[in-house]
Amino acid sequence: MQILSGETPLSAPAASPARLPVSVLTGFLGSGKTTLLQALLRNPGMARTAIVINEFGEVGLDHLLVAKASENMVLMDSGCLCCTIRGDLVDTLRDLFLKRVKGEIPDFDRVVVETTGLADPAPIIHTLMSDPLLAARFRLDGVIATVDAAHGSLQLDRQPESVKQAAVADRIVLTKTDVATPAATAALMQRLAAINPAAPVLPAAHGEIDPKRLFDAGLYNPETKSPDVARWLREEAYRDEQAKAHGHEHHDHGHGHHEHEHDHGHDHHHHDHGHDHGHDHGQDHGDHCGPDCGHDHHHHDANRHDDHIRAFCMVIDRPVPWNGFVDFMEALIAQAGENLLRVKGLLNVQESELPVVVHGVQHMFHPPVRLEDWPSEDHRTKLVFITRDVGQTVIEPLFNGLVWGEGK
Ligand SMILES: Nc1nc2c(ncn2[C@@H]2O[C@H](COP(=O)(O)OP(=O)(O)OP(=O)(O)O)[C@@H](O)[C@H]2O)c(=O)[nH]1
Repeated sequence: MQILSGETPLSAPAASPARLPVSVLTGFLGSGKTTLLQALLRNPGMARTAIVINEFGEVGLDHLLVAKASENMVLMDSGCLCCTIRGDLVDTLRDLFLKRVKGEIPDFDRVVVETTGLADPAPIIHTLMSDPLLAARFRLDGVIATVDAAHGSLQLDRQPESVKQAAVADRIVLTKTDVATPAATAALMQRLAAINPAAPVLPAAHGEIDPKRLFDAGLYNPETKSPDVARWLREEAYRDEQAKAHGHEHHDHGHGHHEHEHDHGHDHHHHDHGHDHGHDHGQDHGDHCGPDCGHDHHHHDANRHDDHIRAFCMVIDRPVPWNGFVDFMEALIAQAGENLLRVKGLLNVQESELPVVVHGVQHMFHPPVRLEDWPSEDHRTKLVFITRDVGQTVIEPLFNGLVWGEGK
């Protein structure tokens, strides 16, 4: 099937931080992408950054440009390169790389690709993950999503793209915090944390933010030049959000029970503990309910697109057979590929003493990477999921069936 099957963890190449990092900047129409870019480019640390912008975005950056380096490439006063996506992102990036090698354009060591506000960022992410020539020269560093603090809530309610942009992001920049009320900003931050627990939500009025907080969002820590799994996976953030959501549901249903909530936050994600609580929890409503189901979903507005988002973490105690895991991922992709917004995992596989990292967006997975060492004493497998309408009650039995042969 997809990239996963061709590779075994034992033959997987070691990840290399040497390729040029590419960040995808996404965010709803008018949410402040251009403003953020402009502010970032004023930062001397950003001088060696190539910017790939869509044709609609060109106007917004015009006043920064001092010269046109070629028909569709422009040199900016910060020393940055700018070119428009005309047609193919792959061609644009290859072209940039070749011109850089030939010395036809200033050297750069980072690329930011700005998407159009209405765009689904997933195809761009897939292009960066899967094109073999691009993959040799570039690596996806991360996805940055801008969300308008003043209008973001309404956009999340109404626009499925804006929910998806936030769900696939590694960093969320909350823009226009200068004009939003503190209460609205706080409520939106909470909502974003539920959609995407691991992504830091970073307030930035007028795009003012330290670039360091946005870039180097991948597995590799540029300072230590080694993988930083804890920072990348942040599975504890999913557990905290799950515990909160469960807390809300218990409260809503009138049986808030501290001991029980405590259990939820910890043990119940382990494989061996099963998942046989007799009542329904908020995160699983989507498996049974439509948007108009009439249930008291924990956000009270049944039409909100983000009520379809499920973010959760699975922790598995025993080493996992690699083939079983691939079977599970294949089945999950076949069943729910489009709705798997983000999957990340640190795996303890039976075939290897060393951990394997997996990372996917919808049906597309990066080649699995075998790390040189465990990041901590904790050698359990951890998988985090952000999905649309595919709850843990769907994924866990599928995992148990295909990995452990349960229920056969
Ligand atoms: N007050 C305030 N206005 C902002 C902020 N960020 C952006 N804006 C304004 O919001 C409008 C849209 O900002 P842009 O940066 O053009 O947004 P964009 O996401 O690039 O827009 P598109 O490319 O059209 O999708 C502009 O008028 C900006 O000046 C902010 O933090 N505070």
